[in-house]
Amino acid sequence: PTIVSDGTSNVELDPTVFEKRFLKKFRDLGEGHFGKVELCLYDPRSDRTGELVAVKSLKSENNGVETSNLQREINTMRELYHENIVKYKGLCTEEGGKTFKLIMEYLPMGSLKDYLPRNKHQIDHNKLLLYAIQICQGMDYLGSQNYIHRDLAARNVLVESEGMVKIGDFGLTKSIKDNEGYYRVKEEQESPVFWYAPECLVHCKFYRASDVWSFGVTLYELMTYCETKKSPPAMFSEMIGRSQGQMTVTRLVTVLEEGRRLPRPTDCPEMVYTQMRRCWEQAPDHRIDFKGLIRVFQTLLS
Ligand SMILES: C=Cc1cc(F)c(CN2CC[C@](CC#N)(n3cc(C(N)=O)c(NC(=O)OC)n3)[C@H](F)C2)cc1O
Repeated sequence: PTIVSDGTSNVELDPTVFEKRFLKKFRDLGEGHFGKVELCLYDPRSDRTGELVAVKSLKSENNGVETSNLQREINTMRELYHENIVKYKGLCTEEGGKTFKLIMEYLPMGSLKDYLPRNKHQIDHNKLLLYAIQICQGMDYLGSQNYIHRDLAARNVLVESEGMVKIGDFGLTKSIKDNEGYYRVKEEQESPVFWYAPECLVHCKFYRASDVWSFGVTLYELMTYCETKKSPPAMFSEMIGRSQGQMTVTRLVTVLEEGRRLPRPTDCPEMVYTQMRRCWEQAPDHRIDFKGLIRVFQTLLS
C-alpha cells in the first residue's frame, strides 16, 4: 500500500510503481495481436540485483480500443488473488500516463504448451490431473469474481513448478454483470475458434459455461502433452477439411451440431475423456461446472 503523504503516491514506497528508466528488456516472451510480453529486469539500484518480471505492453501507438483493453486487463489482474492465477506486480507509466505497461511475476518454466512436450517422460497422468484440478480452481475463483476468461488454452497456463500451474494471461477476460450472466463477443480478431463453444461461434455470447467448454479443450491438450500433430486446430481441420478461410467457423459449427467432438487422446483413461465430453455438451447449462470437475478429478487421483 502507498504511504500517502500529501495526497500523491510516494514512488519510492509504492511497490506497484515501476519506473521505466529501471526496466531493462532482456527478450520477448510472446506476441499478441496488439501487443507483446517481454522478459525484463527491474533494476532500480542499477547493480543487476533487481528482479525479473514479465511486462505486457501495446505495440506502437495503438488506437483507444487496445489501450482500454490493456487498462481493463490491469484492473482485472490487480483484483485477483489466487495461487493458481499469475500475480499482478504493478504498473509502469510513461509520458505522464499516456502509455503504460502491465508488470507481472515471471514464471521461467513457461506455458504448458512449451513445457509438456519437453517433459513428457517425467509427467504421468496423476500429474496431468493435478494440473487440471489447479486450472479448475483458478477458473472457479475467476468465475466467483464475475469474470469470464474467453481464452483458456494450454498456451495461457504457466508452469510455476513441476507440481503447480497458474492461469497466466487475461487478455480477453471480461467481467459479466451478474444479471446477464454472459458477455456479448464483439471483436472478430483472431478468436481462438477451436477452443470456442457453439454459443460463442453462433450467437457471440460467452457464459461461464463457455469457459468450461474451453477447459475441456485445454484438458484434451494436457492429455496429448500438447503434441502439435494432435492439436485442436490440426484435428478439427481434418474433420472439416483444411484451409476453409472464413468458412472455417461455419463448418466447425456444423460438425459440432452433428455431435462430433475431438477424439479420446491415446492412453487417455476413459473416465478422463468422459469429463471432456461433459465439458462439450451442446447446451451450456447441460455442462458440468468447475466445482464438479474438481470433485471428479480428486476422486480420480490415485
Ligand atoms: C498484448 C496482448 C498480448 C500479448 C502477448 F504476447 C500474449 C501472449 N503471451 C501471454 C503471456 C505468456 C503466456 C502465458 N500465460 N507468458 C507469460 C509469462 C510469465 N508471466 O512469465 C510467460 N513466461 C514464459 O514464457 O517463460 C519462458 N509467458 C506469453 F508471453 C505469451 C497475449 C496477449 O494478450
